[in-house]
Amino acid sequence: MRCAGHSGWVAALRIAALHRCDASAGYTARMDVRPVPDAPPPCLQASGLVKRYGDAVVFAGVDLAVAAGEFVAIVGESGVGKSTLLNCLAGLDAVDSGRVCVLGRDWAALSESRAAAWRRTHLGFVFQAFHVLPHLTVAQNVGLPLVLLGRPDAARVAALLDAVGLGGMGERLPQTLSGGQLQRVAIARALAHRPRLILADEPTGNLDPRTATQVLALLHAQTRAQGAALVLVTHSHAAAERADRCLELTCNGMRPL
Ligand SMILES: Nc1ncnc2c1ncn2[C@@H]1O[C@H](COP(=O)(O)OP(=O)(O)OP(=O)(O)O)[C@@H](O)[C@H]1O
Repeated sequence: MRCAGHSGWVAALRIAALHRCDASAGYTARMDVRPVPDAPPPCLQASGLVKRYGDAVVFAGVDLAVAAGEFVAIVGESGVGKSTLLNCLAGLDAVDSGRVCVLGRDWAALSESRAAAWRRTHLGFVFQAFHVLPHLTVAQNVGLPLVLLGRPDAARVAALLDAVGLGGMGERLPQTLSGGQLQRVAIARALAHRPRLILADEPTGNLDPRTATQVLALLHAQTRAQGAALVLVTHSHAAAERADRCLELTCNGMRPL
């Protein structure tokens, strides 16, 4: 072992202090001490999920981990529980067993108000039935997540409306829009606050093929750019093909396709 000398020992003690470790074991060993960065938690981690309605088991044995920047499509027969699963992943519906963590937080461990705050900040949800608020204008609907977070941003809203092909329609009320236009409002709203996890339930179901392709590309590009994870429930082969992974939900769990 080589001799460190006085100045070497001083440096070793400084490095040891920096990393809060014991310098007495020797200079050479201390130079190898590096902080080990903690791996960030996946955006979404679900394990052992079981959901029942009364005695009827909707799904069981569902495991799913989705990393930042990843796009996962979930397909499955009608009625198998895809929408129910998305609601459970969002903490909007409780599972009967298993755990769902978003950015390392377990929904079951959060109080109702903390869960709501976590959802508001980190989650974007595109509902199958849109849930666009009828008394707010299109721009107000899209900007709602930003207002709720105390950071309204008219420029962001205008950019998103342009991106989903609704530029110039911001002042209209939802009842004057078509089903496909309402769906695009719902998509723009889910992206507004740059959430880390986006859950989308049939987001292209009401769109013509060309608009569906554009909207899907936008959803995909925005989630990538934001380092967000995207979980999309779909019956569309075209939508599923764009995904990094495609999984099929069955009553026994999830299987890769
Ligand atoms: N609140 C509820 N109470 C009782 N049963 C329910 C409830 N919500 C959903 N279900 C049932 O749970 C099952 C799964 O419904 P879900 O809507 O999640 O299916 P899905 O796969 O999304 O269907 P689709 O592809 O047709 O939209 C269905 O059998 C449905 O009838």
